[in-house]
Amino acid sequence: SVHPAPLQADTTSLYQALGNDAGVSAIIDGLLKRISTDTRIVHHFDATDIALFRERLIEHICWVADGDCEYHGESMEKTHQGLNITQADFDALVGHLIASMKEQHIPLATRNALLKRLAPMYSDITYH
Ligand code: HEM
Repeated sequence: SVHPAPLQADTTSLYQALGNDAGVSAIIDGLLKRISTDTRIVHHFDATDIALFRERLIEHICWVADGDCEYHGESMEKTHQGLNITQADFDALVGHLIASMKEQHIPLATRNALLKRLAPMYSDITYH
């Protein structure tokens, strides 16, 4: 029989469920590794300082997941403005994020909790 894994206990933040600093850093490293070999989207990052981008992404996910950190970057709207990011680009990146979370053994409920918080950023990130 199927016993669904319990959802997070109320006392556990999403950030903790993602594995805190070490877990989130590993997820972002897996994401960056996948972006770097994806010819559909890697050109968007030609002019990007990847080390700084990595730090900002880690801070941003920490902040989004109620971790105890400050995000020092720009808004999603401002930072992606003029980059001509399409819906397909967005879906490709999110696919890599999911794959990276799976590689880190993040359970489905936790993966979906993070995706649910990122999904509303879609309209600020893509161009229309
Ligand atoms: C859920 C989706 C996404 C999130 C949460 C996200 C988050 C971020 C963050 C936090 C930064 C750093 C901002 C700063 O340094 O001030 C950033 C920068 C950037 N993002 Fe995204 N992003 C997303 C989707 C995408 C997609 C789909 C692309 C293109 C395929 C993209 C391309 C970029 C680029 C090129 C930069 C760096 C701009 C620069 O060089 O300064 N992002 N993003």
